[in-house]
This record gives sequence, C-alpha cells and structure tokens, in this order.
Amino acid sequence: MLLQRRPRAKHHGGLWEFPGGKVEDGESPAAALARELGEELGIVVDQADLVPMTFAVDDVRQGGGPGTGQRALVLMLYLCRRWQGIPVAMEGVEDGAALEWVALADMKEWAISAKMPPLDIALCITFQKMLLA
Ligand SMILES: Nc1nc2c([nH]c(=O)n2[C@@H]2O[C@H](COP(=O)(O)OP(=O)(O)OP(=O)(O)O)[C@@H](O)[C@H]2O)c(=O)[nH]1
Repeated sequence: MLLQRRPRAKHHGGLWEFPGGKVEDGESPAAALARELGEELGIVVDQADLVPMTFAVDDVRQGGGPGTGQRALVLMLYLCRRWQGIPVAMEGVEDGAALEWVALADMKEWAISAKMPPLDIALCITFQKMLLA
C-alpha cells in the first residue's frame, strides 16, 4: 500500500493518508482519483483499473450540523494494481510531503503507531480485515 504524508501547512499536516483528494463538480469518484494520482504522484491511471474496496464516513464532524455549511465527509478506498510511471511526491515536498510503501500485513500497526487522520485509520483497519480475515 502506498501512503503519503501531508504537507505540514495543510489541515492534518504531517499525517499519513491514502493518496487521493476531493471530487470536483461533474466528476465521478474514479475520475477524480485518476486525476489526483496524476497530480500528486505523477502516474497515469486508467479508471478501469480502479476497483472500489470500502469507505469510511465522518457524519458528526466537529462544528457541523444543519445550517453550518459543514457536510458529512466520505472517504472511498479504491485498489489500483496497474499504472504507468513511478510514483513520486509531486506536491509539497519542501513542506514535508513524502511517500512510503507499506506491506498489507503491517497496515494495522502502521495505523495505530504512525499518525494518520481518523478516516484513513478506519480504512486501513477495514481493508486489512477484508483481505486477511
Ligand atoms: N484523508 C483524510 N482527510 C480528512 C479526514 N478528515 C478530514 O476532515 N479530512 C479533510 O478532508 C480533505 C481531504 O481532501 P484533500 O486531500 O483533497 O485535501 P487538501 O487539503 O490536499 O486539498 P486540496 O488538494 O484541494 O488543496 C482535507 O481537507 C482533509 O484535512 C480524514 O480522516 N482523512
């Protein structure tokens, strides 16, 4: 599994997450992921090679609720086993961004000991359970 460390200056700065990002208006989730992987890792991914795995939801975000403009956050995890190019951190390297390959068997320990945002921890644990159960 490839994890990336967020630049220090960003929300959740310095924490390790799955590469990806927000879906833009008019975009499908798979198209958004393929675009983000190009921008963040410099690789070319065919949407047909993105397989949906699981998701994690934060529906009680701090300060959220009706009238606050805060919406629920859903993180979708896709498996990608084929791409063109070699992943490198393309953005925010001067501010601490980095990449690390982690073995599936080590993901749970990584989620607990390394610093990850809450939904990425949930994705790690669920995904490892799905594949190793
Ligand atoms: N990966 C992750 N992101 C989370 C969690 N909770 C949460 O509020 N977020 C926020 O959700 C957003 C994820 O989108 P992103 O990766 O495209 O964010 P970004 O700051 O790089 O934005 P940008 O690429 O639009 O500049 C970030 O603002 C991030 O801080 C979480 O548990 N995991």
